[in-house]
Amino acid sequence: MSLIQIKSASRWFGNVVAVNDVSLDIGPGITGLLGPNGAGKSTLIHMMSGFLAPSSGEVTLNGGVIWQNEAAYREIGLVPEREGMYDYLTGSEFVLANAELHGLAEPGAAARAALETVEMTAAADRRIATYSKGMRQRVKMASALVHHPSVLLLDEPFNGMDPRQRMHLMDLLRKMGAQGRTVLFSSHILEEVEQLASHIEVIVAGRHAASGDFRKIRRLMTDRPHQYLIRSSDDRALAAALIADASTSGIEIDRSEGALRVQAVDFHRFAEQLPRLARQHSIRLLAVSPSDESLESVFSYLVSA
Ligand SMILES: Nc1ncnc2c1ncn2[C@@H]1O[C@H](COP(=O)(O)OP(=O)(O)OP(=O)(O)O)[C@@H](O)[C@H]1O
Repeated sequence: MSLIQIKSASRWFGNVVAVNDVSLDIGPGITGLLGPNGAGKSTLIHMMSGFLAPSSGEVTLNGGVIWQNEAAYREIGLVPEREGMYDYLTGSEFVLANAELHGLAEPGAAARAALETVEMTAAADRRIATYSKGMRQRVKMASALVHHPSVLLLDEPFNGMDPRQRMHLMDLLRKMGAQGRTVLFSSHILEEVEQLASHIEVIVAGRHAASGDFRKIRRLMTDRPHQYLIRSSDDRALAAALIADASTSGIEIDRSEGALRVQAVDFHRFAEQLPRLARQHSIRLLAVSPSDESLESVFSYLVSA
């Protein structure tokens, strides 16, 4: 059973702060690291895998600092996001190289077993240049697993995968989680994380924004204020009716859009009240659209919460 602890870790590149004073514990089972693009997920994963040193704070595995610690590297497998693979090698040569790098006693047998685990035996002797995106991902996975690490870190592993490949990888990760390994994967898609992770850590703009199970994170996201753009047959009358209702916390008349911008605090009540109030005042609703549904706006709400 392995525990990764991130203790007040920061990492900056010149004057860009990629990770800002993050403290987190990652234990056995599957953890999803959720955050928008550029949030600092890769930087955090690179610090956990011993690929990057923190600029301040520390990252430990079972109490020992990971950076420049060979014993820790033997326990950790990293599936990086980038495709910096050697296209001229075959899949099996690529995995074998990693087995040799780890100084395994029987690197050939270990490479074959890892390729078998990811169902790449049949294509193992083809050059990586001929592989599909999903096959490349599986070979990276075999390479990360070849030394039987107790910790597996995957950076955006589902990017570019088709649904079948995605299911296959999810099954594989579930098996590893069930074996008691510490598995962490990053994603910017909530639905992906929700299908797989029992525990979610959210990171936004380099900071740790939320932590908990899927239901808690979902609740944080849906309970936040929602903004809507509403067009109706009588915007002024609708604004007057809505502002008197507890579901609404703010209204602006947007003249350039010819619409109302409404801030709803109670999503369910608002969804019931809006059509009721419109009917009551004989107002026709012409368009109702959420104006801040991007994942980025949800994330930034979480950070400011
Ligand atoms: N080597 C580097 N040099 C300079 N800036 C960097 C470097 N690595 C990361 N950054 C910056 O740090 C911030 C966090 O990047 P990071 O790649 O960790 O985010 P991410 O959440 O993994 O995003 P993505 O999913 O887009 O890769 C970004 O602003 C990025 O531009």
